[in-house]
Amino acid sequence: MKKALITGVTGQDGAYLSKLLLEKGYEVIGLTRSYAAGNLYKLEYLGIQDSITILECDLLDFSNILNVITKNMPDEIYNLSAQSSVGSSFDQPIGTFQYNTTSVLNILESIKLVNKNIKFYQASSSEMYGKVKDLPISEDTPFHPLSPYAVSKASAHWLTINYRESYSMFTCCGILFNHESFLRSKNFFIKKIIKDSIDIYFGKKDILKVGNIEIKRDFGYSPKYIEAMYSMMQQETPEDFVICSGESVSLKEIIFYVFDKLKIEHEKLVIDDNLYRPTEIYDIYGSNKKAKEKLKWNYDNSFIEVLDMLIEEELINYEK
Ligand SMILES: C[C@H]1O[C@H](OP(=O)(O)OP(=O)(O)OC[C@H]2O[C@@H](n3cnc4c(=O)[nH]c(N)nc43)[C@H](O)[C@@H]2O)[C@@H](O)[C@@H](O)C1=O
Repeated sequence: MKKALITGVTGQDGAYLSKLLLEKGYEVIGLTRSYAAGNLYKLEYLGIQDSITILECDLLDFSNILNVITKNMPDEIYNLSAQSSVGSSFDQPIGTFQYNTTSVLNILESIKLVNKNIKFYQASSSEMYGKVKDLPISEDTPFHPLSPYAVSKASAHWLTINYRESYSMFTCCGILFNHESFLRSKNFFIKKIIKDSIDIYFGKKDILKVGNIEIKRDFGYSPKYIEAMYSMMQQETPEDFVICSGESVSLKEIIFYVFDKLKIEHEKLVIDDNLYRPTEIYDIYGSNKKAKEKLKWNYDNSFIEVLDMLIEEELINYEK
């Protein structure tokens, strides 16, 4: 039985990846910074909280992660833990940078010391590309990060590659574009607009307040993106892959699509300058050609189809 260790197991991707690996017959060990009640609701939602072992681990504490790896000796480590909010990173640049880089270095260094055969997956981000000149983005596009979050992810990305090149370790980076699901936290755009719109629909809220929506993004569906993470770790040789839908959709159009579906007047949308970020990526989309060819990864969902699914799941689970 293969053993996988997943950091950030209580997040959206951690929960879906745990489910996928359990279905593939893995023993799954999930790491969380704090084993507080309420933290596990995403795993509970998928009905897998009792099928995985959850351990507390502070990834900033080298001795902590070194011990966890030594004791559990996993075959694969998926590093999904991060301060993942781009918006918050402008208010917490130091904490974001320290966490998102030191945690990765601590895991890589532990693998190097304990057992170099342990495979490592790093959750890289399309945010690393930032101010792009040419679209679509591919694995060869240069980085120009536009937020402390993006800079931290670019550093972690290069650390991961450096351990591969310096020590012949199996390390790979999945460069994921925005990916959504019912389990996305409410501080992210898609979950927020669906949840708030349904609140408006049921008379619990009056308006939807958002920041800059003169923006286009390449959005996809998290449970499908997770499959690509797994496939990357099963390759003969480790490589990095862009995972995306291949097209960008306007944020404004997404909001009005949700509003129209729920019969909400467009006047209920309010733009709040306080929610603007100091810098923005105005349009970004990638090419998933390499992932489709080498990983045999299939992704053909339009984001409107994904939105329909998410609205339905939110309505089914809505507590009135
Ligand atoms: C790939 C990348 O994907 C995610 O980062 P993100 O793109 O920042 O995600 P988001 O859902 O917060 O923003 C999407 C867009 O929507 C704009 N926007 C407008 N108005 C609001 C608003 O009211 N709230 C939010 N959250 N965003 C808003 C916002 O300015 C941005 O342009 C993370 O998973 C990250 O970890 C990651 O790696």
